[in-house]
Amino acid sequence: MSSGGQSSLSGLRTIKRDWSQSSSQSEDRISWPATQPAQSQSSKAPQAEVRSQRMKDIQLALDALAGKQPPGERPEISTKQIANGTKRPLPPAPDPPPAKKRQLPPSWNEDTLSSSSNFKSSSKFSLPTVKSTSSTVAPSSSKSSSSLAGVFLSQEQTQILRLVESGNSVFYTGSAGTGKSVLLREIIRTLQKRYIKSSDAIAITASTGIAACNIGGVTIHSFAGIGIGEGSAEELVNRVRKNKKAASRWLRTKVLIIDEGTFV
Ligand SMILES: Nc1ncnc2c1ncn2[C@@H]1O[C@H](COP(=O)(O)OP(=O)(O)OP(=O)(O)O)[C@@H](O)[C@H]1O
Repeated sequence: MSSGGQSSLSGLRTIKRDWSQSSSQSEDRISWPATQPAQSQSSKAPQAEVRSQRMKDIQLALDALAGKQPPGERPEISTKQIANGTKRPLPPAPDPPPAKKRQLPPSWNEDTLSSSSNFKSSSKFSLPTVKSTSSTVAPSSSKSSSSLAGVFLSQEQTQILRLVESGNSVFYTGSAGTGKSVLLREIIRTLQKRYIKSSDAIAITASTGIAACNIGGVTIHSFAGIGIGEGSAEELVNRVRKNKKAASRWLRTKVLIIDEGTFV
C-alpha cells in the first residue's frame, strides 16, 4: 500500500490503494472519483463549493456501492410505507369515474324548477285526503261525532241504547263476541254527552279490576265504599252511610253502569 498526495484546493489528497494483495476485497473496492485538479493556481473558485462537490462525489460513490443503483434511480419509500410494512411503492390510484349527470325526463324543464315562483307551486305536497266520518251509531236520534268510524250498531244494540236513553234500567247479556262491550262503550259515550256538566252523574264500574280498566272505570266495591263486601245488606248500607265520601258519591250518581255484573 502506498500513499501519495496531489495537492488540491480543498486540501484533500487523493489516496491510492493497492487492492491486488487481497482478491476478496476487490468487490468492495471503492472507486473514489478523482478530484478535479486545479486548473490553475490562480483559479478563484471558492473552497466551500469545491468541498461540497467533493462530498457529493463521495456520497454518490458510497450509494452506488451499497445499493448498486444510483440514488436518482432508486424508488422513493415514504415513511408511511415503512410504517405499513410495504416497501414497494403503491401503484397510482386510478382516476375516479366522471360524475354522471342525472337524466331528467324530457317533460321536465330545469328552467322551470329553478324559478322560485314555480318551485313553490311544485313543492306543494298533496297528501291523501282523509274523509271524516260522522256518527255511525245506527239510525239513532243522537248524533255522536266521536263514535268509532265504521261501527254501526245492530238492531238489537240500537234498541238497548234507546232504552237507556229513555231512562230505563237495563240488564243485557249474551254470548261471547255478540257485541256487549261495543254497545256499552256507545252507552257510556251517549250518557257522558247528556251529563256533560256533571261528570259524577255516571258511575262506570265493573266486578273486577281488569274489566273496570277496559271501560275506564273502577270496581263496584271501590265505588260503593263497602270494602270487600262482607256482611249483610243492612250492615253494608250502614257502613256506606258512615262513609261520607261514599255516601256523597251515591247521592250524585244518576246512572250506575256495572260491567260483568254477573260476577258480583
Ligand atoms: N255493531 C257492530 N259493528 C261492527 N262490529 C261489531 C259490532 N258489535 C260488535 N262488533 C265486533 O264484534 C267483536 C266482538 O264484540 P264485543 O267485544 O263487543 O263482544 P262481547 O260480547 O263484549 O264479547 P265478550 O263477551 O267476549 O267480551 C268485536 O270485534 C267488535 O268490534
